Amino acid sequence: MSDELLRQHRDAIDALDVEILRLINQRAEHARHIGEIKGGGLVYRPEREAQVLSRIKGLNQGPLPDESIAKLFREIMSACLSIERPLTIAFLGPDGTFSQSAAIKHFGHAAVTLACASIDEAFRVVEARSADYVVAPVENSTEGAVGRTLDLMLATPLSVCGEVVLRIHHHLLRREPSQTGIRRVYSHAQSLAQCHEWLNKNLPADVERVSVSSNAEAARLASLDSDCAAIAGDAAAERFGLIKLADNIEDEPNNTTRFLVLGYHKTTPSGRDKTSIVMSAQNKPGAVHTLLSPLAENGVSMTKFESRPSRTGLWEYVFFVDVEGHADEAGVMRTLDQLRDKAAFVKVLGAYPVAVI
Ligand SMILES: O=C(O)C(=O)C[C@]1(C(=O)O)C=C[C@@H](O)C=C1
Repeated sequence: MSDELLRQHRDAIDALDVEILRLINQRAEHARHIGEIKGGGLVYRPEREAQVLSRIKGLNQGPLPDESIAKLFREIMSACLSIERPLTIAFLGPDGTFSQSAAIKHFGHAAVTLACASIDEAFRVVEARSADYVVAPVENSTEGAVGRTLDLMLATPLSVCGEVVLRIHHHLLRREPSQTGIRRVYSHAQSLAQCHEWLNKNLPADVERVSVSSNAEAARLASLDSDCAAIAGDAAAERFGLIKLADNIEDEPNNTTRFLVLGYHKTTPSGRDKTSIVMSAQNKPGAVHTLLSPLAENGVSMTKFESRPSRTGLWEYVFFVDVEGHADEAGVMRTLDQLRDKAAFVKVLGAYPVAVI
């Protein structure tokens, strides 16, 4: 390419950047006015954000892929929201965990993330109104349900107002640029399990596998000792300045974790929603069938069914069910009314937009 052609394209980009800058600030002005109308209360509107992102993806004609465009608009909305009022999002810390990556994926980089020592503490700070929302892992495609989050959802006054689906990539990380001489590998127990086959094939059998409270903690420990390595993600590698010796070492190629967003907030329908419910059956034959029959009768599709010991009686269970549709829509509303008649206990955990990015 000639210098002249290069210069022409760069001039065109400079001119477009001026226009983009003007338009983004014009958009932010509207958000500021919307913030004034809302009066500083509930500024975050998940249903509106889902609609904005879906619409933009639908309008996109490339060459940038829909995912890249959605990420850019995610950040624009995040910045616009922060001039209405910056949000604080609690997550299972320390900095660099997948929970923090999920919080940033959902709320963008303008949100303030607050690292908590446990999932319990992350719920507690939001319940005490010291943070606006909590982002908590609820299920992993390889390892199944995150029991602690399910247990906390049973009792919390918070409602689910969003979901985040995060592709989980694990890497072997170390201070030194080589795999030789590793004595110990740190990671969260779930991540060690998700990389079990890779570890068997690629590291000597006498390398000790040590489970710690989070992947970011594993990366921190590996950053202190050159004989040790960690299994963790990109954010932790960056946070603790570690070298990636092997990337994407998870055994399951589609390893994905689903997170829920909870706050003192009920959302209105976005047009493409889910409702999460927890219920318990009366302890008699056919009880689960009785619980599920209202779904079939009303043509409501179930996207998840998870049972968990109720902790109140031996061999009694609660059932976590996700259905398509919003709790304020007729079909789901009728289903919930029928369930309230049939189940020993029903709690609507929240209705929220299906993840868009
Ligand atoms: O529409 C609103 O209620 C806004 O505050 C604007 C906006 C946006 O930037 O589009 C920002 C934050 C909300 O969560 C949703 C949308």
